[in-house]
Amino acid sequence: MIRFENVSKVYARGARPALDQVSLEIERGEFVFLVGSSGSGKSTFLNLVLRQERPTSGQIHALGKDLAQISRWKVPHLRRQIGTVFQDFRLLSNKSVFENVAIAPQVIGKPRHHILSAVPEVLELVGLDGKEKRLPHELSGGEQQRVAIARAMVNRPAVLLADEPTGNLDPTTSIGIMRLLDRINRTGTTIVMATHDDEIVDQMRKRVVELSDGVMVRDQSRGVYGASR
Ligand SMILES: Nc1ncnc2c1ncn2[C@@H]1O[C@H](COP(=O)(O)OP(=O)(O)OP(=O)(O)O)[C@@H](O)[C@H]1O
Repeated sequence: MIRFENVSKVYARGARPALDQVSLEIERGEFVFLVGSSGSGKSTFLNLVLRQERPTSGQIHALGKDLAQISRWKVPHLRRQIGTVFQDFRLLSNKSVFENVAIAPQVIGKPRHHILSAVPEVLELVGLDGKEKRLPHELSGGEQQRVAIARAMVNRPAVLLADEPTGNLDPTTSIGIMRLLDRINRTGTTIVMATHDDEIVDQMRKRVVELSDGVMVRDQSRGVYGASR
């Protein structure tokens, strides 16, 4: 599903690599935590998968494609198959829950009848049925993140990339979000989640990939946040 072969990323000439010779393979249906201290390269990894950044050296395959071979005009097609969720939700503040989610199928030209069935279906999946008309500020943080997850999932992507999705949420709300992500993963969606949240990583016991100064220092199945525990 995602394969990195000796991938390095150097942003500025002379700077130390943000990613340094990283090789790993993520299979379809896996749930992978990317951990490591601030600046260790987690976001860089996710941005490379989205082709928001390009590697300085090495090869990246995602969804069966060599990302170096994808022409610029085909990048939106790649990104359509990858849902994204961020720490800061990134909702449109003047649009309702329904509209925030409907944007994703609208921009790829899905017909109205499809949107009218797909949006309520995904809102039910994330536990927000009945809240379609609310504006983001009328929702709790956890509910706002559920809207963002619904928007990421409404086009049924094969992969969901989540960058610190619980970073702005309290522990109890975070557990609810993780239950939802786990449920989404069990329906077959591959999930890669960058996080600093040690409690969540320790509870979920999924594959853990640890970066340190851009180097992959650990790849552990059913892992914990800190290797020494
Ligand atoms: N667009 C950029 N231009 C220059 N340097 C960058 C850029 N993006 C990231 N970096 C640098 O690359 C390194 C890795 O950053 P990255 O954002 O991938 O780390 P991270 O593990 O996601 O950190 P955090 O947990 O704080 O989000 C850092 O040294 C950072 O300063």
